[in-house]
Amino acid sequence: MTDPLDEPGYLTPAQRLVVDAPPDFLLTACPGSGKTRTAGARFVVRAQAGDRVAATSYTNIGVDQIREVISSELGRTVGPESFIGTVHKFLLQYVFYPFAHIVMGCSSPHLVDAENAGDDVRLNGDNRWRAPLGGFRFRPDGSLLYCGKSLPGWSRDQITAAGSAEAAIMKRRAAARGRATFDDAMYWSLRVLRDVPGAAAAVAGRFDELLVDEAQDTSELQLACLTELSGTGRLRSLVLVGDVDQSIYAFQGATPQGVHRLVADRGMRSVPLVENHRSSQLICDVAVHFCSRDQPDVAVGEHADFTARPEIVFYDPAQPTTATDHFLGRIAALGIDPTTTTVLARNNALVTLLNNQAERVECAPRPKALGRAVMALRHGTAGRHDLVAVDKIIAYAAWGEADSLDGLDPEGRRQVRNATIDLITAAPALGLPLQQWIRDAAVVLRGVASELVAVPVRRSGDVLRSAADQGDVVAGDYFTRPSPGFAARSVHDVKGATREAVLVVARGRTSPYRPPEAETWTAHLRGEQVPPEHAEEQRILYVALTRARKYCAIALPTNTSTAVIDSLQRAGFLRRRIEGG
Ligand SMILES: Nc1ncnc2c1ncn2[C@@H]1O[C@H](COP(=O)(O)OP(=O)(O)OP(=O)(O)O)[C@@H](O)[C@H]1O
Repeated sequence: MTDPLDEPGYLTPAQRLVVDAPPDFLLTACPGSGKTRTAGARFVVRAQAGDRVAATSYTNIGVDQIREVISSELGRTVGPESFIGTVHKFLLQYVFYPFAHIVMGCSSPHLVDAENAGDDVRLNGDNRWRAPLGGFRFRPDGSLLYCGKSLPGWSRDQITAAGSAEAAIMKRRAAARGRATFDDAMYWSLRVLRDVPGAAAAVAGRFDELLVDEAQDTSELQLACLTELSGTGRLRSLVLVGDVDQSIYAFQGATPQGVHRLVADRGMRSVPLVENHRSSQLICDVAVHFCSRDQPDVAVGEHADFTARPEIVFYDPAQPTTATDHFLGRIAALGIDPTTTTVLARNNALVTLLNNQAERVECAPRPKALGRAVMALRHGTAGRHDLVAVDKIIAYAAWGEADSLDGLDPEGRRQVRNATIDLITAAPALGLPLQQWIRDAAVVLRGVASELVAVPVRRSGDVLRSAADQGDVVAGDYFTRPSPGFAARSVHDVKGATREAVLVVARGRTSPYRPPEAETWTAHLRGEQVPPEHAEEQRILYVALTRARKYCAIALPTNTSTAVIDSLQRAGFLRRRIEGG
């Protein structure tokens, strides 16, 4: 069988140049430019040349995609001298677990959920006002910033000022007992790299190349860690891959400027990829109005000449699901299979409404993942993703972290997978009320986790947590997946993904203080100043539109202002008149 890397069509000349480029560069890549394919190919070529390569990405989805290129497209395995995983996992594995005890002052560090970080923090020492400890995040200089859920009458800056001193004491106490949240672990890793002699050089020298995909999303603390590794002079090659226009994680401390600083400090070259293999030219032509580039990307893929114009459709704000109905009609007319499309919304409340789940109760992610896997198995539709989700629940229960799976040998993994099958097959009947189902499932979980380890680290009731208001809902009804084509999702969920068609549903006005989403998205088109927090909203729209190969549309509430509609039309969207719209 020929190696895909030798086939002329697999990589374009521009992509091949990136694969073979000398060390140390920033790859700036437009949406659909094949940066994941290029990164995967570079990994393979460097590894084949004998280099030890660490390929990281900000999200698990990003990591899965690089793995997919390496193993499915290029048919390679990843040897133990190399690494593929999130930046977070990289820092945990090579910095936090081996060294953090030194800076935390504990015997062995472990991770805790942000919700279980510790007691609430009193604001200004006043017992009546409390903020969750997990909501305070370390900055690289050791100060704290409140990023948690809002409190009535308090801005986040006020909570930071009123709670940071006490939160700092509590976090240091927790550290002395070995406890750190996911986010704190990045701070303690940074402290290791800065303060533990030789640690940064040892980690930097462990690999010949460190490749960071989705670099624009790397958090402030992670970027500071990369800067420390770079500063040792032992990191032979750093390759940052990203697109600042797709930076949508500012709320987790990501700063596109931070990437540019690192690039400048290290004197890295910038290499661009500007051909879009995903979308039609018509989609590229509208998308350019929502990014910082002034020229549209050049569509070169299979659907470059697809003739469906991006459109505006309208929906009744009292019934957002009408947006989905219009979309269904359009894609049927275009001959697009609905299961290859997606409906996106910025806001989770709107996602819920679009999925017709408004009346439904809340359910924590782990019991939901288990329930869906049980449901899928009973319908014969369970996929790898369902089983992996349950593997992670079991690993979390047994060893305290879902990530422990990665440290297991093949036999250990086989045992976990057997436990997964046991848990799914022995799960309670789906006709039970949801709350009862979760409680009974927790009992089964305790049994299977104790088969793996004598004393599971987590209480099964904490792993699978039920809630008081779940009693009225039948578990089976709750876990039924909405039909795959029309499960609305948040834009963050589909980052890096490709769909045949995309509908982005804009939320109308929900408060006197917050403009309707479409107004924010189009402010710059109407010549208005865009504050930084709104710039991120525009990037979110940009990410959403650029997921589409053939057709994209924006659904606006019928009461959207003419100025907004006109600005979208000027950007190239076709206004579609629909019955009743
Ligand atoms: N040289 C190529 N020839 C044909 N198809 C390609 C080529 N490179 C990439 N593609 C295809 O284009 C699509 C987008 O590629 P990929 O997911 O790697 O892009 P990306 O740059 O990571 O996108 P984004 O930044 O928008 O997430 C994929 O379907 C991929 O298989």
